[in-house]
Amino acid sequence: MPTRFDVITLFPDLFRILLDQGVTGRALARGLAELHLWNPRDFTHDVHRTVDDRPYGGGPGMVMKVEPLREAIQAARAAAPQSRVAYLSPQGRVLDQAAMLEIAACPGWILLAGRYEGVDERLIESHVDEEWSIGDYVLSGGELPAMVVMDAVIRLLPGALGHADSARQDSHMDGLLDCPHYTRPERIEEGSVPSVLIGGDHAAIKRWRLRQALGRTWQRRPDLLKRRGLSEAERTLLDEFILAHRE
Ligand SMILES: CN1CCN(C(=O)c2nonc2N)CC1
Repeated sequence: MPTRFDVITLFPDLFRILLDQGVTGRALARGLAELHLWNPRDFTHDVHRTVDDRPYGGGPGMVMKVEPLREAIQAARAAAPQSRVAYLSPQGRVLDQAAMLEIAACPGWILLAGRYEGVDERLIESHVDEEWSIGDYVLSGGELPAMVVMDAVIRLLPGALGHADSARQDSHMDGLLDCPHYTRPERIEEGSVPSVLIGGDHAAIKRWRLRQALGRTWQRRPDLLKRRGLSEAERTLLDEFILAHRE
């Protein structure tokens, strides 16, 4: 059963980037996921196809009107009755990898990509199930956040990646940052590849990669390590990393 994404957006052409290439392009072409686009302007009934208006109470910018969004959401819900509605905004739950796993477990999502100053609060209160943020900064619209969510989720779908292990070894999988990566040539002016990776001892390589992941997480994101906790074996590997990197 493909994971279905219905995106409500004034700029559907922006989503070509997901369709044309890469992991998302292949997954969509193979039917692992589906993407349907709904433009609120197609749900207007006035000659100017009005989707926004001035904010009550004054202030800068424009606010997206309820009616076109309501009708677009209703059309998407009719086409995707199992999907929940999520609005991308800085006021939402900040998403991490664990959240992406939760999102990937659902059959489908109707993603509302807002523009301008945002959408009329009555639309959110009446028609939106969840509100998500991709981080504490302000963007020009919800399209890039919607694409970020779709990219992160699609690569988690079974069969989406060339090598099933890739997803599990991605950064932030298993709650750790990724280990360093190297490729040919072995020796260049910038340095040489760590010898353990050349040796072919797969158990040693696995230990080295986990030790590096633990050490880099300890160095760069101690908050992640605190949240995750460590097994006895992982504690030993981290101690080895700290000993080898002490000043
Ligand atoms: C109305 N529009 C304002 C800008 N915006 C965001 O900054 C955003 N969305 O999701 N995470 C974010 N950060 C999307 C919605």
